[in-house]
Amino acid sequence: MDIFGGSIRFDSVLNSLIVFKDVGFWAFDWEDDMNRAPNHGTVLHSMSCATIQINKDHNCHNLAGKPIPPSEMANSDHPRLILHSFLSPETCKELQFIHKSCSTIGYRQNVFSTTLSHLIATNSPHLILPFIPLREKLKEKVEEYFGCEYELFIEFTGLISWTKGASIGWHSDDNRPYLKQRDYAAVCYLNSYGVDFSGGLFHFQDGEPATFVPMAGDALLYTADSRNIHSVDEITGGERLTLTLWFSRDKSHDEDFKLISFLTKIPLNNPDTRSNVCLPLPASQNMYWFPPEQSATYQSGFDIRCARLHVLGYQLYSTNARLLADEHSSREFSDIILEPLHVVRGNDLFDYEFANILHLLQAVQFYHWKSPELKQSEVKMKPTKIISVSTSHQENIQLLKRQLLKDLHLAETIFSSGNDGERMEHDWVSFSGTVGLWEDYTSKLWHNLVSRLPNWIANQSIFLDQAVE
Ligand SMILES: O=C(O)CCC(=O)C(=O)O
Ligand SMILES: [Fe+2]
Repeated sequence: MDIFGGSIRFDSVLNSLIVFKDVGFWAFDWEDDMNRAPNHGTVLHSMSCATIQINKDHNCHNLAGKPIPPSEMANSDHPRLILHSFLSPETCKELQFIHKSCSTIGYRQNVFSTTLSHLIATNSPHLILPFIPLREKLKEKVEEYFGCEYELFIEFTGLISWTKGASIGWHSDDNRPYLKQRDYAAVCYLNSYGVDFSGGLFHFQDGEPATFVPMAGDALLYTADSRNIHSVDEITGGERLTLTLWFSRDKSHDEDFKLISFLTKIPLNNPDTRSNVCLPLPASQNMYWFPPEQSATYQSGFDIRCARLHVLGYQLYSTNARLLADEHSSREFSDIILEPLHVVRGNDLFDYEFANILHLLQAVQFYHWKSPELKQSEVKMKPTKIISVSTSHQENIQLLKRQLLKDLHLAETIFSSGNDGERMEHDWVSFSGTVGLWEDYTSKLWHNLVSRLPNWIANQSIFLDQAVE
């Protein structure tokens, strides 16, 4: 059936009417329509506020193609907006790489987070760069849609992941005295329901859509007040990852101000002399020990960095581990991983010394990100030596594993993906080349940061300046 020059079909699975058009998707007032058509890119959904069309440029228009006056949006009972495919698949993967190599224990049980201040504090300030254009674009969208141009400050930017058992009941995002400054929320989904995790559906208590199904690239914008009471179902498997921002009208809650003050403290001649790149420095051990309430003893639970390596099929080898006897506490083992380490897979020990656990984890996660599309011609060859794991190596590897993954089953439950592809294909030649590509990626971002920083400091604001490259 043809409508407005597009085609229309009723999707019984999604229980929604979908109109396919080249330019984007039409939206109508329609009952019960949490819906999507990820393969078509054109989805119909209803907004309680108005009948609108959202073009691929994500601007809001009515059916006559005229922009919708912001006042109309602001007057809705439940002001909210869904932007499908707001982030590209590549951006989702890059943010996933950052989170899986830098995250710490989060603010609630079974939740992990990567904040921009944490990236700066762990000697990875260059990793805030991929966030900058996204923060700008999201702030623009929120201001445009809710009609508050030039009024907002970004209060918080972070990557947040939820794993098995995590959930949140009905709430508004400003529902605590210390959260009253929050005016708007933007949640961008970096992976997909039914593919990367199960459970974790988002619900609004009132208005449409009643349920939102997280899909990689989609963004959900809503007011942080009681007009948008929402909840998230318990995650039943996998890791659900979002880029979450809150916006405030209150300048005293401007995140940029705090971040710039941290950034001014980092030495700009930073790159490590050995590899000539900025190497990450781990924060304190309790930020990486799961579950958090037992962090004082380290007698149960696991180190989240080692767990992330384990689920991808990697182990650690330390030349220092053999100095410690079995009965020593894991606390000392957590010190060992701040020192040089080797990566092991199966019976192969890769003869390259990583500076510490975060350096090693970043290299592995970078390989995980890049290897599917890696062309041999892009790989910068480094001499690779693989050592066959001996019995004494094996004791060393098992000792570290026992001490840092006390509860191996729990570690696997928390980090094993719903997606079986997690245990990826591996070859050492590509891996070795990717270590070189990781260095290139890191130093490019680092130089980019160094060239932008003076402008940020002068303006007390973090922004993209086209003139600086
Ligand atoms: O991740 C989501 O979909 C929303 C999470 C949420 O409601 C919150 O963090 O306040
Ligand atoms: Fe929320």
